[in-house]
Amino acid sequence: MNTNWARLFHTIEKKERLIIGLMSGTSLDGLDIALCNISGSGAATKVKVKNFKTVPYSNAFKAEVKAIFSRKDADLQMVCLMNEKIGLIHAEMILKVIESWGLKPEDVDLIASHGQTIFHAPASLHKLSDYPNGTLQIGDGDHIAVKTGVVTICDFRQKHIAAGGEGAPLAVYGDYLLFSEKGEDRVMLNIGGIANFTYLPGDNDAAKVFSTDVGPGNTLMDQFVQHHYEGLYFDQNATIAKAGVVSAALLKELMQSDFLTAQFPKTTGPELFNLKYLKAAQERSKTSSLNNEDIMTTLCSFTAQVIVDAIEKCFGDNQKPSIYMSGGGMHNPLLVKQLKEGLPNARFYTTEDLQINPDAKEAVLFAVLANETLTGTAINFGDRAGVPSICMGKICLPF
Ligand SMILES: Nc1ncnc2c1ncn2[C@@H]1O[C@H](COP(=O)(O)OP(=O)(O)OP(=O)(O)O)[C@@H](O)[C@H]1O
Ligand SMILES: CC(=O)N[C@H]1[C@@H]2OC[C@@H](O2)[C@@H](O)[C@@H]1O[C@H](C)C(=O)O
Repeated sequence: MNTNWARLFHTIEKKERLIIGLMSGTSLDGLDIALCNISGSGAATKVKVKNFKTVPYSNAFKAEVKAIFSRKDADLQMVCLMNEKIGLIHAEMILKVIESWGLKPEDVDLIASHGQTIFHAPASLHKLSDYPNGTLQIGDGDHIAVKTGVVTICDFRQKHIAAGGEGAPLAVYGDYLLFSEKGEDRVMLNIGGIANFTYLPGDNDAAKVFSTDVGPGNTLMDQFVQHHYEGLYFDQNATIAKAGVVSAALLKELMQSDFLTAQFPKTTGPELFNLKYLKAAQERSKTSSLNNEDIMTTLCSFTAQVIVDAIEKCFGDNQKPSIYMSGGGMHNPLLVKQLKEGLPNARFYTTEDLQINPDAKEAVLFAVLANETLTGTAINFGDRAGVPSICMGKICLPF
């Protein structure tokens, strides 16, 4: 037998697997690396996060990724080369981090790599009638497997599209397994570049759960700061946004998007929510001369309003959902204040309250998905296009 397979069978039979989950999201801030001990599969999955680190991208590397990120005019040669380069750089980051944790690559059973999304094009966004939903994550898994010597599972999103989904959000596949709780209506709210949530009703009915993007998380605020404040990457602790006032006229126009009124589940990205989107809303609302602080305050309110509206759609007036936050946006005090004011019936927590570091949550998700690739059977979510019942991921072997 090919020794790769012998190793894989051994991994499958182990009681506990040491899996590295990787996520590098739309904020392009760095690579999240979560070292997870995972036992069981399906509803019996148990995860312990043993270690976590975000390895920041250098400014030069950020610029290289940005040059091909969510741009229709990206240079095809650079897309090709960055596919290899991102794989190699991620592998180097993993090797350094596991060494700093006192581990050798052979101690690790699997790497689960999300890759870098460089374009997300659900049909609702590209509107080309002869084309399916599309999404592209690069940072080739074979490069990671060969350089680290660890079996790598990658490219999770294509199966989702092949089976009728939009390729995102995949959070439901991990959230349902790890966080469903009978008797508690839960919302797992991740505020990354794009905000999304998983709805986990207290009756634990798999046929009702879903996850959906809701609109911008930090992406519009981040893009605005990066464009207008040299040297700043984001509005730390909302210092800029706290100094302004909301423009009701701009906020009203920002809320005018077909995406925001479309049914759940749905997905989006910076391909829609970008500075062009803001400029168009400013032109329509005649607020083009607004100062930067007021724009940032308004963008923060827009982000909060979109999340509040989406969560309200899932619950009646008498329900008191528990919202478990994760992602960088939960560190933005103004955004969180506005969410709490907008959803007075809800109880707010973070995934820390469920023993998962909120900054690590998405990387952990991919470790769980890789565990399912090897040991799971597809969860039955019923016959729903947006939540296909599948296991995902492609297996890359080190030799
Ligand atoms: N202290 C803070 N104050 C304000 N905003 C913060 C703070 N810390 C993090 N953020 C926001 O969180 C962002 C990073 O979020 P995160 O790492 O969850 O994004 P991501 O994983 O790239 O996103 P996605 O989930 O869309 O893939 C930063 O760019 C910033 O906007
Ligand atoms: C195409 C893509 O990379 N989408 C990401 C992005 O970041 C947040 C949101 O947009 C979500 O849809 C998704 O990631 C998470 C991990 C998901 O699939 O659940």
